[in-house]
Amino acid sequence: MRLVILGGSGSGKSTQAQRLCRYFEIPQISTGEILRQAMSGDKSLESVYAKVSTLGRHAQPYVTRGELVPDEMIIDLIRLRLKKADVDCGWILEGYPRTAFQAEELDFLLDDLGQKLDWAIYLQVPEAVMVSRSLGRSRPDDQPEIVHRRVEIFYDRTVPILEYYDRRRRLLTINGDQIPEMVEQKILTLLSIP
Ligand SMILES: Nc1ncnc2c1ncn2[C@@H]1O[C@H](COP(=O)(O)OP(=O)(O)O)[C@@H](O)[C@H]1O
Repeated sequence: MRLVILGGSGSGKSTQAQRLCRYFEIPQISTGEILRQAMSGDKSLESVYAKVSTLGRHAQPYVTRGELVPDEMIIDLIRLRLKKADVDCGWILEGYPRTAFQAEELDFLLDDLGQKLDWAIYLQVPEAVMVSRSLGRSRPDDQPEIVHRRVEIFYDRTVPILEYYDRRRRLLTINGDQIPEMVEQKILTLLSIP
């Protein structure tokens, strides 16, 4: 199974990605998590990304302000990650793609790898829910102005991707404003897994 999870900040992307990875027994690839690991100098990333400290240093000013890291940086990272053997049988991408350019690049990369995306799952939640859930967490980038900026960027840059996947008949939209168990069940039902 190869899935992309789309949604704004606080939409439940990482919660659902974790649950689905457990269900399908496939790796979760979270760009936000990789960037946070790189920023904290986590050496375990070196098996994928040789220049972890450079990545962390370059990403920091964007992540801390709630801005998107430049496309080239994140595309390189995904290219290296998807070439690792542990993702041969499937993966769940969370937090990527986030721009139309990233979505196109993912398609090119998958063509190169001879892989196909099964579904893009969009977790739809009202803006107020995104904000209140994000503010309820304790990440350093969960300060009110930074959260508002991430939400704004989500509408500007990520929402257009929904149409990209919809046109290709790859989009599943789920009401993310329910308890995690219900959201997961709904996703599995739409994937036709009882
Ligand atoms: N695909 C991406 N493209 C650009 N920047 C990204 C991407 N994924 C993550 N980031 C950076 O990491 C930050 C945190 O992302 P994430 O953990 O997905 O948080 P959230 O879903 O709460 O916005 C983003 O604000 C952005 O700076």
